[in-house]
Amino acid sequence: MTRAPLAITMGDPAGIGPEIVAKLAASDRRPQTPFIVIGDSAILRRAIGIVGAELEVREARVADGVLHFVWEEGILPVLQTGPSLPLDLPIGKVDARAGAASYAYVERAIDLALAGTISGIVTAPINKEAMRAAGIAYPGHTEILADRSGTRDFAMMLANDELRVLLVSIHVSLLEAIRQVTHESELRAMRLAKEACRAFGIEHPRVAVAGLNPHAGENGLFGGEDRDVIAPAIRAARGEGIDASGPWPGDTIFMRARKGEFDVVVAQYHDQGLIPVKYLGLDDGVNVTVGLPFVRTSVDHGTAFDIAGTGRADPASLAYALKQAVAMVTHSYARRGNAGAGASADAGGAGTGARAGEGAPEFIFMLTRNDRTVSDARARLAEALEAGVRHIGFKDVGLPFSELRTLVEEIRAGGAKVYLEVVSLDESSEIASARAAVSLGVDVLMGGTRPESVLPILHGSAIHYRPFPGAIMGHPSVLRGTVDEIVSSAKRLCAHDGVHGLDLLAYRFDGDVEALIARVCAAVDKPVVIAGSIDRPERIAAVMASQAAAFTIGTAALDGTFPAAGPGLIHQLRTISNIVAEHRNRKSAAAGPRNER
Ligand SMILES: NC(=O)c1ccc[n+]([C@@H]2O[C@H](COP(=O)([O-])OP(=O)(O)OC[C@H]3O[C@@H](n4cnc5c(N)ncnc54)[C@H](O)[C@@H]3O)[C@@H](O)[C@H]2O)c1
Ligand SMILES: N[C@H](C(=O)O)[C@H](O)COP(=O)(O)O
Repeated sequence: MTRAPLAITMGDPAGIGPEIVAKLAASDRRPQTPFIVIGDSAILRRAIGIVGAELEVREARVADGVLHFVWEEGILPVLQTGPSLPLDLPIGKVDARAGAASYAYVERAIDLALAGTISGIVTAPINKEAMRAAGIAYPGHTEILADRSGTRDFAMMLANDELRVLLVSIHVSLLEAIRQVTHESELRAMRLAKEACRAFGIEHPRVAVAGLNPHAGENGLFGGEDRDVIAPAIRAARGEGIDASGPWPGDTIFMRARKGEFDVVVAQYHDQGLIPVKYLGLDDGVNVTVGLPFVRTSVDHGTAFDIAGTGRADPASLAYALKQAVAMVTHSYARRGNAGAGASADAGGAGTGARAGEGAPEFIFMLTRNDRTVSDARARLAEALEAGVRHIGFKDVGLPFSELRTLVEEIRAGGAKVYLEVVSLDESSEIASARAAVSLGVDVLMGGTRPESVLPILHGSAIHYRPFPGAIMGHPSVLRGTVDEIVSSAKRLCAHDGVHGLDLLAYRFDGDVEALIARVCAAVDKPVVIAGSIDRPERIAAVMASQAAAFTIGTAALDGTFPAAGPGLIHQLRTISNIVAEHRNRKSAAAGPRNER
């Protein structure tokens, strides 16, 4: 299926919108995914001149519900909307003509999105005073989009690499925001927070709700809303299966979320939620409207009249908003159109909850070679997602932490579960890895051998923990000990409540591997992942025939070791998935009909 292009609305013609669009289109941050601009060609040419870009504006047009435009480097496709604006339109000033035009661009984008002519909308900033001067009463994009698409339940969410924050109320006075703290609005916000996280690929998000009053009211001491309204709504949300918690004091909730304790924060009003996000900088921030029938993302900054016309505006937030829109559109297509590949994993990842022996093993692709995360992990990740893999892991060695954070975001944006495997051998490195797992907010922490040191760090997080049984040596790691010793170690580990399963380095064991797998799986009633050196179809077949819950492959797929229909990682991963599917079908045929859950 060919996907419709995205559209960027140009924003207020007197603001920095046209300049950041021009800068982005001319830069190496221009995405591969096609987009058009809904705006004014003359103003965009003026902006191109201001920023000194090498770009030609080329007209786009809609005929019979289809967009016709040229997508080539050096060309900016623009859907002229409304009459051309005069080139002497003042820059950096409130102007009713600019306000009216910016509204018209958004209106047109909504119509095209509802018709399916574009796949989503990315908005450059509008100026609310200019819109008001034009007689338009909406306080912002969010309200226009919701109203004109007939959406009743919607919310504003701001997100960057470290935080996701969804607001209970948006563009209203503080007094009105307090009035809007009701059971219904709280519950709606939590539902939408869960929905938003799912659009980012987090199927079972941990939703934290901020209190309204200082210290979340301190049990009624500083106001009753937290105890009497917000807390009962959280209980109701939990009753609906939302993993909600709070109300947490607003002054520390964001710090905790940033460390990975929560996936999303529900903030009670605009500035409570937006200050922490914007304080981290405007570069990697995106504003998402949740609940709409189409994807909408936006820059997280305004029209910046103080620098408009100087060419100094930074297009980073626009690039990020566009990237997020691409990820969300891709994910929603995967969910709707490719049930197999996009089907969500259980909470906690492959094999979660399955006792050893139930179901058929899942495949986890590791972005690692010889126990190190590969330097081109992000490029390989894109291929893995394209191949339909939805369980993806890496090690905490090989890439700097900041890049691992980006990797985690991209794995999630692709709708996959995130696995971190610890291969460092000493205790302090293992502790550091556990902290990294919490900070990164991975779904599953695999490896390591010291639950007594790791469990206190994971306490309170939703991370599933699967340490290595047996003695682990060297790098790349090998598994040492006798089968009996490894089985005893497996039992000891699984006696801990916080250990959810095991990571068995079976093919790094110098003995009878199949006997080892069988004995360990039989000895514990928690899921066992078979990891390390699965490098040929026979080994996959052996794992598929076992009682294991999942298995990992990294090096062999990256090195093209499996016999595949063509070169490259995508063919490797498809081959592995096909082998898995074939064995799974055989297994379920042999088991006969069973109840679907
Ligand atoms: N998405 C939107 O449409 C959106 C978002 C926020 C604010 N607004 C509107 O924008 C107008 C101005 O708002 P404001 O002054 O509060 O905030 P603003 O974000 O426009 O400006 C705040 C500060 O950040 C700087 N800044 C903003 N974006 C920048 C960029 N890309 N590169 C470099 N510096 C940048 C500005 O120069 C200014 O110093 C208001 O009408 C507001 O309602 C619109
Ligand atoms: N509250 C938003 C912010 O500060 O970033 C801004 O006003 C944009 O809102 P809309 O996306 O609704 O225009």
